[in-house]
Amino acid sequence: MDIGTVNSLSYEDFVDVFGNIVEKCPLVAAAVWSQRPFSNLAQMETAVNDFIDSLTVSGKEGVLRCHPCLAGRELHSGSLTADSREEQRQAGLTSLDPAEAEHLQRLNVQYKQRFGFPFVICARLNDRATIEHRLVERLANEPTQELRLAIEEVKKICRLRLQSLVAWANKL
Ligand SMILES: NC(=O)N[C@H]1NC(=O)NC1=O
Repeated sequence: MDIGTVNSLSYEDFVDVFGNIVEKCPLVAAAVWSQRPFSNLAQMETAVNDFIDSLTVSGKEGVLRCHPCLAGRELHSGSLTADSREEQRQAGLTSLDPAEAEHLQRLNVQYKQRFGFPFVICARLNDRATIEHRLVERLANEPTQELRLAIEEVKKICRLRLQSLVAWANKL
């Protein structure tokens, strides 16, 4: 899919295609649709990032809360989005042994209690060891710093999802 095709999508098709570039937040795609035409994909990504940056603190926390916990309840109940499932699979989180899964779950609970939103990290740029390491490290952050870091991870996830979507559509 080239940028001309992206620019020509109706609002409905645009949100159908790009509605999950930020996990369970189709509002992001809905908000940037009216900023077309984009000169290239990077400009679309900038529009998305600017929109996320423009959110209030509670808006950003809301975006984070739309993410499932890594290796959490949704993974086990099969209710993850296809994007999230594939990302967690690539990071090795779908094949944890019970002790690893329990350890990660304990850390996730601690993190959520401390910050009020789930731990978010770009799974495709990490593996199970770095995810656990970063989770322990980030637990020590101040809330303001942690919100900023977590939102940067949302942007990394978004960038890779956008790239995958466009690469996928190019093969059609
Ligand atoms: N909690 C969390 O980080 N979830 C996300 N990370 C990722 O790469 N995909 C997700 O769903």
